[in-house]
Amino acid sequence: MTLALALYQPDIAQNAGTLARAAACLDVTLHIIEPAGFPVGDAGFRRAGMDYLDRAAITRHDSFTAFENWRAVERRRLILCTTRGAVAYTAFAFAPDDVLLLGRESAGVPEEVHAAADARIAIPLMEGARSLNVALAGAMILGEALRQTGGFPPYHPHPQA
Ligand SMILES: C[S@@+](CC[C@H](N)C(=O)[O-])C[C@H]1O[C@@H](n2cnc3c(N)ncnc32)[C@H](O)[C@@H]1O
Repeated sequence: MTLALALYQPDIAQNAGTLARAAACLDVTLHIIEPAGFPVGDAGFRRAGMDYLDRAAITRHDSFTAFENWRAVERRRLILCTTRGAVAYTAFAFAPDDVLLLGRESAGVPEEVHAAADARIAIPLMEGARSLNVALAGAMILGEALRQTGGFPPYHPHPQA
């Protein structure tokens, strides 16, 4: 089982497509919690995800309840990435099967989702800065989680590098 990224009701197709591409490249699964602000097959999603979408393991959940039902069966921790996190992501000990949940671009996640999380982690920002782009935040936190858990794919140097 690998790490997973989950997007709570994403608003912007290009951000979700960017994260789908990262998921495919880094061998993690991607979970989209509906309703999303764009349809399945959105052109912006496909442009950002490119042909990597064909290799991405993407699951759409009809609702947060459906997502939580899936997670209960899988018995995996829910790690909420939020500007209101209680701990810096670099100080958090990730497990190899954690689910890293990212909030909506417009509104983060509601209180019930905060309450359901096993941990809430933040990327520390300068005072006065509100938040990072969701795809960038996801990339930073996923990178640290993969580093800690030894989850990066094996490195194959390019023959001409
Ligand atoms: C544009 S932000 C959402 C801003 C929203 N107004 C809020 O209050 O949460 C979209 C998502 O990116 C992630 N994110 C952005 N900056 C972050 C940070 N500094 N630490 C952790 N997650 C962050 C979170 O998952 C957040 O829900």
